[in-house]
Amino acid sequence: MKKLAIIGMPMDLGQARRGVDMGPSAIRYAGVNERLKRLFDEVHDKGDIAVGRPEVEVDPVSNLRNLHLIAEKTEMLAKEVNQAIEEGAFPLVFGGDHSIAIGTIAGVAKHYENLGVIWYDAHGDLNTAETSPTGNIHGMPLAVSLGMGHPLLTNVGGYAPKIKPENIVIIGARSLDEGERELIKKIGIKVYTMHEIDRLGMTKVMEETIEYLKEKTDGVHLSLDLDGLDPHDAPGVGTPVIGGISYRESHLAMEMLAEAGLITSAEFVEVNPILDDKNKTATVAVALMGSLFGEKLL
Ligand SMILES: NC(=[NH2+])NCCC[C@H](N)C(=O)O
Ligand SMILES: [Mn+2]
Ligand SMILES: [Mn+2]
Repeated sequence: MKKLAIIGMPMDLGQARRGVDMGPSAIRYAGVNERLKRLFDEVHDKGDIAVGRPEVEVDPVSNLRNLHLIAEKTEMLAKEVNQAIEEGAFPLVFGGDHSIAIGTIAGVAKHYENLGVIWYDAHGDLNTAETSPTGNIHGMPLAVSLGMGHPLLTNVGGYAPKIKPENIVIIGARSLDEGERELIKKIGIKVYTMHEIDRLGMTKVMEETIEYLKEKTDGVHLSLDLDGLDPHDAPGVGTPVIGGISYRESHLAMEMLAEAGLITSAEFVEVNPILDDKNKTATVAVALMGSLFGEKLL
């Protein structure tokens, strides 16, 4: 019995460009339910977490934009994700900016001894208030999940840390801040930058990633930031970086993950329909979900 639970997280508080809260609507408009219904016995669309339209705040003390709101709303998401897993469903979350991963991972990680994470992204999202050039929490969720950052964020779900550095693979990196680079070296996170993707090809990158995670994890979460793709293929994102992963390479990556049967939860984030070109980015996201869940042409 293959069950899927879809959860929308319409939150744009992790950065300053409004509109990414409409990501879940854009992804549903692109036909995600119809498409995934063919690949599961049951699809439950649980609707959206009630984020509302809160007034944004910049905490003058902590250098963190919307700290309290994000802690509160990601806690709600964590509960919903946890419940989906308890019901025996695969949790699939639609963002929202990448700060939502704080909640998704909080809901997932307590079900695993060694949760693996594939962070498919142009960025490392490994900042803390001390290293962040922007104060935007969407640049911090991977650090937060490692137990680094403000306690209001690291303690979402009531425990920390959620994951270990050796169980993470970042794919598609091409924009890292100084503090992120230092942290990657210090704690030893495996990173495939665009250099390695160009040099080895996506096939080898995914073979190595799967081999690396298969050994030591008992579940793997895919956190896919649409800005991991090249802005030509995914223009509707708030922090685009040229020179990214292509649509084709991304399909291949998702197909190889489907074949490996490795992924146990997923989120697709940073789709901003306001910045998009006729819902192209949401449409790409849905196509990639098709491949991730085993869609084949023949
Ligand atoms: N999820 C993202 N799109 N993150 C972009 C982060 C950009 C930059 N590193 C920052 O900390 O602000
Ligand atoms: Mn990114
Ligand atoms: Mn990101």
